[in-house]
Amino acid sequence: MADRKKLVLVGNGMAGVRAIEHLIKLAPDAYSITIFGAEPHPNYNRIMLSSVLAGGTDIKDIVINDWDWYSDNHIQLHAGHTVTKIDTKRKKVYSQQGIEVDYDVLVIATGSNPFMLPLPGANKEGVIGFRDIRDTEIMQETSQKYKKAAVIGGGLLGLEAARGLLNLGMDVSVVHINGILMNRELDEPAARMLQRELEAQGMKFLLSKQSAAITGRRRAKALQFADGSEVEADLVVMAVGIRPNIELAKASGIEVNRGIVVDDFMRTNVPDVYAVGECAEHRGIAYGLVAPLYEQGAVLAKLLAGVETAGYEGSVTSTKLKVSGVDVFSAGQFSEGPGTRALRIQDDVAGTYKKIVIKNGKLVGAVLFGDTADGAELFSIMKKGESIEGKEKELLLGFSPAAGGGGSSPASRLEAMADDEIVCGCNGVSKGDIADAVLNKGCNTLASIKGCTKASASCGGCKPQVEGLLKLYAGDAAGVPVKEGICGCTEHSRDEIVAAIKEMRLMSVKEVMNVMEWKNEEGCTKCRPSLNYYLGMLWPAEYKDQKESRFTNERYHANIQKDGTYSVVPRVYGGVTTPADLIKIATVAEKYDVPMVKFTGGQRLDLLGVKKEDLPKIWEELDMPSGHAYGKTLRTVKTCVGNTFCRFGTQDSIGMGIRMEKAYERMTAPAKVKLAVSGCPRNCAEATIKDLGVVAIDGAWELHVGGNGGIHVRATELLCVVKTEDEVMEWSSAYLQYYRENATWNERTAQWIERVGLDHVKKALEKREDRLALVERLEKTLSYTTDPWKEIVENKELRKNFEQLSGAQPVQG
Ligand SMILES: Cc1cc2nc3c(=O)[nH]c(=O)nc-3n(C[C@H](O)[C@H](O)[C@H](O)COP(=O)(O)OP(=O)(O)OC[C@H]3O[C@@H](n4cnc5c(N)ncnc54)[C@H](O)[C@@H]3O)c2cc1C
Ligand SMILES: NC(=O)c1ccc[n+]([C@@H]2O[C@H](COP(=O)([O-])OP(=O)(O)OC[C@H]3O[C@@H](n4cnc5c(N)ncnc54)[C@H](O)[C@@H]3O)[C@@H](O)[C@H]2O)c1
Ligand code: SF4
Ligand code: FES
Repeated sequence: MADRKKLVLVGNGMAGVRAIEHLIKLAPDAYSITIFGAEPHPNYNRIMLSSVLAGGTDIKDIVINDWDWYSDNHIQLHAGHTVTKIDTKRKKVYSQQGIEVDYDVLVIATGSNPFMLPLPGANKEGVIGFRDIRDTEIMQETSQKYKKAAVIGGGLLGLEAARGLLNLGMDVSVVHINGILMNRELDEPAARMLQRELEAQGMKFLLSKQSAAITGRRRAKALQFADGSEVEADLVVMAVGIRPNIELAKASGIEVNRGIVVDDFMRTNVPDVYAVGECAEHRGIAYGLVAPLYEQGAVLAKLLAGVETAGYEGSVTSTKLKVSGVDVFSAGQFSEGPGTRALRIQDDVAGTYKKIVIKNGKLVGAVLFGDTADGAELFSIMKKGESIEGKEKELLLGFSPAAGGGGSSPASRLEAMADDEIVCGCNGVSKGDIADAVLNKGCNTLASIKGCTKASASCGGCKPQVEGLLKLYAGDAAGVPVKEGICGCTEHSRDEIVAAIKEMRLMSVKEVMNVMEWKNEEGCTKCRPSLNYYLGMLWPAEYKDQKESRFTNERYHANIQKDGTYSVVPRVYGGVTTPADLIKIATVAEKYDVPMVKFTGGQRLDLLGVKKEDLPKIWEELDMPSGHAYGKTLRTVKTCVGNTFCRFGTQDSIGMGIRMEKAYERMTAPAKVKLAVSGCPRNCAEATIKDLGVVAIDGAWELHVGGNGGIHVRATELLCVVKTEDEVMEWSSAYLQYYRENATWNERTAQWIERVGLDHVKKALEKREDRLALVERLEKTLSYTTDPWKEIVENKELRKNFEQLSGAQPVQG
């Protein structure tokens, strides 16, 4: 190590560490490396903070290089250390915590800071930017206590923040200074379509508004505007752009302008000092997206490794908004200017819009709304700068034959692409990397390529191209079928796994992984619980449930709350309770100081804030069955009053609902299952947004399936109309068992029916003998189930184990 040069990196973020990754590959023995990072985390994917906030991803899943990576590569990491001074003469850096390190080569990659509008009141509690893990946590925490949020800035970051806050249950107003959203990426028609779509999702907009002050005592209470109006806001998120973080460089005498000024090889004006990432300004531009920063990092790594390289010449950029349910893409020069021509196509019925901008016979910009499948292809054509003369209309109509277009075939385009061309800008993955994953590392599914290279793991914009390359290398030509594995640990699909478990009578998670040659021996949080479910579904009598493969809530038989306490929800069949049960609940709540007792949307009582150690005692004293308010099981059967009391009622909805709840109360399923029974078509139990909804009509019952009332609301579809309660049970059991046997783990009935189609389900259930066989299998399964609370309460060993389990590392869910 002694003859290695000393390299110090300031900034443990996306651009700097990416350059180091390259450097280590090119010249593993050339440098002894020290990294300073002001954040107390290993290097993580900042892009994915939007997904973390929206609830789709866990913080631990966005780590790019974990702690081990640093030690494995002999990198000295000072996480949580801010560098405060650089002495470029003595070649030393100094950290706030008093560490002093010599360098031969210094790389500055300090990123940007969010621009905080200097409004009166901007220093109040509840006013933040959206840049790092801490900001994300603050938003998550705030949403538990407060309900009103204002996001200033209707750009990419503001809209992604607003979507996340909506998912967290906040009432969100986006305040934008411009008259149209994403004015830096979209033209007016696309921006208006975007606004309509987001309004339908529940976002509110205050456009052309100039923020003037934040009011409130200690904490923000409202945001006031220059026109005198205001909006209530307990949380104000500023997303009005970023400023390169140049203070350290400036104070050290390094030349700065908007960013740290660098040449085509990322050299600053001071010898042996380089800058990459958002803090760097190259040919007058400081970029704010990862793709160009990764390109800069690649050039710097080659230079430092002594590998010949062309200089960095600047980048054309593209963006894709990461808000689920909305597809927006923008690239290059999206608005018309001198010497440009634009072609547009707008379909208000389908809700799609596409515009391409042409200059000197070349594609220079594009905006897509509603269908962004062509984005990656258009961007590739744009970057190559090839002539599109004579092909403009085809490009506008799209690449898919279904769209009526032709363009030049994407397959031949992919084939012609150079190996080092970047396909996934977010993760810096080239065509060559994907070829290597498919041809040499055995990846032949999108999931395994994602697992191996990270391509398509962030914004997803490159997915069509990654799929195209997968087909090119592993598809028809190679004779290997292209299929989707259930996760990055395996190439096997759900159906293959279920078939193998059946045929080979596999009986444990480990056995399945072993026989089916899992790439990752331990599996992951996706495959372990799904295998556990498939095994339990196929072998209800023989399979012993693997508690450690279940999510936290299912292991503790209670829902974990944000403060680490639990919630206890006893079963209340059909929402009908008794004075005796209410007394038991009240007594237990008082005895154990339960901070809150709340009615749930599923017509039962939730004891919130219960300490983990009190759980078995509370279950014992309640002496009521578990309501399974956690886990992938039957949750509730909501009922209306029905004909027992209601003058409109045509049937006994309460009786029907209780019968169903008693029958299915311990049924596990691929995902949670909610039922409802209404006594007449007025449908007070909201049966038509349930997984299975039963609605009484004159002399008969309608069975509705595949509904959902959550984030993606979906109305049910009518499965059948039957006359008797017994027939309701027969069809319901058959339908639920068919779903249990055929859906993918974690797939709600709504998604499942959308995927397979109602006709498929109807056909599977149309013959009585098939229905009865399904009913028999469900009944057999249910006959092996027991009440989990009772089991723990009555079994000393389990009770003890349960206590021990408390200390174990849970699978996050
Ligand atoms: C929520 C969100 C979503 C985004 N989504 C996208 C997207 O979809 N697509 C896209 O292309 N881009 C996206 N971006 C932008 C992208 O994350 C950035 O362009 C990228 O992270 C910049 O990388 P960087 O290394 O230059 O800076 P950073 O990743 O910010 O890293 C800089 C690091 O340096 C540290 N640091 C600063 N000063 C010091 C010091 N003096 N001493 C020690 N350490 C220091 C900082 O703490 C930071 O950890 C998003 C950004 C955010 C916040
Ligand atoms: N999906 C993605 O690619 C993605 C997602 C998030 C962030 N990012 C990047 O992160 C960086 C920060 O994002 P950003 O959205 O904050 O920056 P931005 O500069 O892209 O957008 C800021 C927006 O705020 C508006 N604005 C400016 N001053 C305002 C004011 N006083 N009141 C209301 N609105 C005002 C601007 O008109 C602009 O539309 C950017 O570089 C962005 O590209 C990218
Ligand atoms: S759904 Fe019909 S029967 Fe049930 S409460 Fe409403 S009106 Fe009465
Ligand atoms: S380009 Fe964003 S994930 Fe690939």
